[in-house]
Amino acid sequence: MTRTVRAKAPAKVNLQLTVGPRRADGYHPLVTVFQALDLWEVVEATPRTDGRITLAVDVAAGSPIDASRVPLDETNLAWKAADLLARTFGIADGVDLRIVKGVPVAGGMAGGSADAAAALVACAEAWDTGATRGELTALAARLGADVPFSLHGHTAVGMGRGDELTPAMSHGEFHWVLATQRAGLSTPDVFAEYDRRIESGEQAVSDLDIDGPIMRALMAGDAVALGESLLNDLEGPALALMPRLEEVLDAAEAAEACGAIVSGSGPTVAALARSRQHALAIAAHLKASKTCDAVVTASGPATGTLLLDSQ
Ligand SMILES: C[C@](O)(CO)[C@H](O)COP(=O)(O)OP(=O)(O)OC[C@H]1O[C@@H](n2ccc(N)nc2=O)[C@H](O)[C@@H]1O
Ligand SMILES: Nc1ncnc2c1ncn2[C@@H]1O[C@H](COP(=O)(O)OP(=O)(O)OP(=O)(O)O)[C@@H](O)[C@H]1O
Repeated sequence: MTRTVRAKAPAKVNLQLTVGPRRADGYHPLVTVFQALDLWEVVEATPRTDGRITLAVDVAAGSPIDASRVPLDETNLAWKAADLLARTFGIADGVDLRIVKGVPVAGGMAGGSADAAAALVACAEAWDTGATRGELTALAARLGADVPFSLHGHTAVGMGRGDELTPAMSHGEFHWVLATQRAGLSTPDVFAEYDRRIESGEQAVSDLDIDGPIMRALMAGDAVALGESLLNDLEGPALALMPRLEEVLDAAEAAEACGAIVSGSGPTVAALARSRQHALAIAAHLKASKTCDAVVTASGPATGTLLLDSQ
């Protein structure tokens, strides 16, 4: 009997994103601190016997996410993940994949990477590959720089392309407000703008060090100190490509957020609150500011990719 296996994977925010100069392979060396948030992508995998992969995409009920920009072909990261897993483990079966999106598309929150991670876990189980966590992590790194963290979750330092992870200590729960834009920003475009700014001297190259104040604020569970320490070398490039984001950051400051930052390559702005209550107040202020298209609250650190029920 065919069974459907489901897995869910979290969104992320980068608390620190320090970028070094472009390497010969086009990638940039990073030091980043990831925190997983409790916004989830769910992937369902139902095996088929003809070797084909099919894909459908839905949006979580009540979510403002626009799924129309998600590709439905072999360029989708969930598709790539299923295909890579099948080739690695010599699986001749195919799979019907269904993604239920809960993370904004092209928002700098690793929604596509979460789909890849959830597809790896769901297909590994549905096809009964016996793949270990280590084997899935190695495949994740081949799919994209953010995919290993989508599997891992919690709080972690990422080095290399961002895919060499070390778990980080963190205490308590942090409350976030995420201000999203209907238009996305392309990650390669934001890195290319970073390169242009470095070449022109508009932006200096940072030292690739783990930020002490961020690590201390995480260990203390101190949202005020963490908010003051948030760092993102891609924020200047993202603001240059989407100047409206400056107004979102100003609105978050006016709402007395502990701190606010462009998430990863943007354009989502993540504002840190002192409490759940404070997050709701900031969310109301950001909505009223009309500087963004949607506002959601989330908390972290959340777990990594989890297998859900099978039917
Ligand atoms: C901005 C971040 O989200 C921060 O976590 C990541 O660095 C991006 O991770 P990602 O979207 O999984 O990235 P990939 O799919 O591997 O790469 C997309 C593109 O981003 C750029 N890229 C990505 C990671 C990295 N360390 N250096 C880069 O220059 C490259 O142009 C690459 O072609
Ligand atoms: N499963 C997927 N979900 C969303 N986008 C996908 C997916 N697979 C491929 N894409 C393509 O990748 C682009 C970036 O999507 P995604 O939502 O992962 O961006 P992101 O959150 O900014 O990523 P990151 O933070 O990892 O840089 C989309 O515009 C889309 O064309």
